[in-house]
Amino acid sequence: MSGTSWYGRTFEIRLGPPGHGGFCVGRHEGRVVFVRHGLPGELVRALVTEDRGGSFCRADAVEILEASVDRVPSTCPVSGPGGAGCCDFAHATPAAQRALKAAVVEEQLRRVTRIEREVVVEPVAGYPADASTGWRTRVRLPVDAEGRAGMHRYRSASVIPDLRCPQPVPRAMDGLADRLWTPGADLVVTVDGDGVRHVVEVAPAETGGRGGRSGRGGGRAGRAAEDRRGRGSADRGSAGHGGRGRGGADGERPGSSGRGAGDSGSGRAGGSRPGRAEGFPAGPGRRDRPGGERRGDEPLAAPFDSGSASGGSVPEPGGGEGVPSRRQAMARRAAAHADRVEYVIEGTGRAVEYVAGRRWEVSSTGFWQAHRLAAQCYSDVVADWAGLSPGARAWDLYSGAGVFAARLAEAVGRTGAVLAVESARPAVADGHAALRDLPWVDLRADRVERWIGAHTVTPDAVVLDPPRAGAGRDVITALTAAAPDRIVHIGCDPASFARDLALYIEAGYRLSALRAFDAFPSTHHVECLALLER
Ligand SMILES: C[S@@+](CC[C@H](N)C(=O)[O-])C[C@H]1O[C@@H](n2cnc3c(N)ncnc32)[C@H](O)[C@@H]1O
Repeated sequence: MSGTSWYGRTFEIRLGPPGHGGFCVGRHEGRVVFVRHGLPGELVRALVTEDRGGSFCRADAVEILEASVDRVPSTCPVSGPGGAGCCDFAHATPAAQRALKAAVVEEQLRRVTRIEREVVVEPVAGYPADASTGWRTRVRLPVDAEGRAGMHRYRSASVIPDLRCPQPVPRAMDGLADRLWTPGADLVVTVDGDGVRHVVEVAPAETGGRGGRSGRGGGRAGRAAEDRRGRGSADRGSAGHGGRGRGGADGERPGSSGRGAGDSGSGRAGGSRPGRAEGFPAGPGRRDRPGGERRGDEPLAAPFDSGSASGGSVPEPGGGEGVPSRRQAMARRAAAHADRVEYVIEGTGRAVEYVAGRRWEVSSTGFWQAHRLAAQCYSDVVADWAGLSPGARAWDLYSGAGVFAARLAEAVGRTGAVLAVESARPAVADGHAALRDLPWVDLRADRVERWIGAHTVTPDAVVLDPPRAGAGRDVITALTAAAPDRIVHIGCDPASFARDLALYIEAGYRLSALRAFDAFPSTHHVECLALLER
């Protein structure tokens, strides 16, 4: 490039195939342009929103000159050019959204593993093929300086105070826009398997730090921080989901949370917390908030994805000053994951969930699959692919509260054994309670990287569902050295999923089955499950 930034320029561009991250790839004057809000084949007028030099820049399709037959009126009034980052594909039919994701998975497999394979992205079992809204049971909403809950602008820390997101299940957002919240806090909203809504306000990072309001000792906070070290980037589905989002909420979100195992967490809010207008000074240091309080645990599985996980923020339209650097963006993400006090505003903060007839009660701010039908869908595939018989041995790595461990345990029976590992202590405690009738499950709080080195007895099957960043070389090297016959690997990021698959193949495993689910409709995120056999 000439050295002159294209930031703010507009030009016509014909869009090519989708790239990983919710955009289509085009070329203009010899440069690659990643264009959001368009579809393959469309001719659009693009506005450059980010240009850091080099061979590519980023743009929004601000005018559609020749529309694709797959285009529909966007189902999301909050995303779109200059808007929020979560509903990347809300302007495409659900079938076209799935085709875009399939193309991205195929391309990642081809490029990273050299596997040529047709991928079909399926609706999550039980979810209508022609729908793309009303599926999300967990959202994490940032609160702006005025106390309004909203969504992160794409690749920005700024908050759009508009809650008309089409992703959440009905009633999830009701009334949240009618009141003010603590500036800088996050709201974690969960609608559980009984239809009960839980609203938890997570204190701003600077006021909710260790030792925060509770006066609880640094020891507890210290434990929470230690537990949290195993956490990957949240993973999934973050509405913000970033991808499983980043919460994508991407900013996707173990820790004892300062609560003892089995602690029901919280105490009720005792009704709604008054808004600021009713005399609650907002801001740092407020410690007299009514309602239950608890320490934070695992970040939400699927926060709204602002795209910030993909590296830094971008200038606001028309601006360019004050753009957070990569380091600032990292610091912001670290703060978001720091030990923060939680206030239960509505519900109990304890979400009841059901999978395959089993009941879990988990922290409403901890990890659970974001799509209302995903846990059941994946656990059915896991149970099928693991191919276990009575007396067999299995591992469930990154187990959360043991959704897959329960299915494996039912297959191996009491003469078998299931070892499960999860770094978030509250999830482990919740798993112990839900699986107490399955004493042949050994669910441990540990980091997989540490645990796996000490377990060398060959299991028959292993399921692993790591955070967005994937399992990585160290874990997969240790896992393949243990030489299980079957490995079921689950990944919510096609790039890290493909990198992990390449490591299995390098270790002598073959990909014998692959399924991909549109577990995050309207977004670019997709969940992939692979069966690897020796
Ligand atoms: C994608 S979730 C899967 C949870 C579970 N399979 C489920 O479906 O509910 C990933 C889980 O890995 C945990 N985790 C993240 N990093 C870890 C690590 N290094 N060791 C163990 N667990 C980890 C997170 O706390 C989270 O519960």
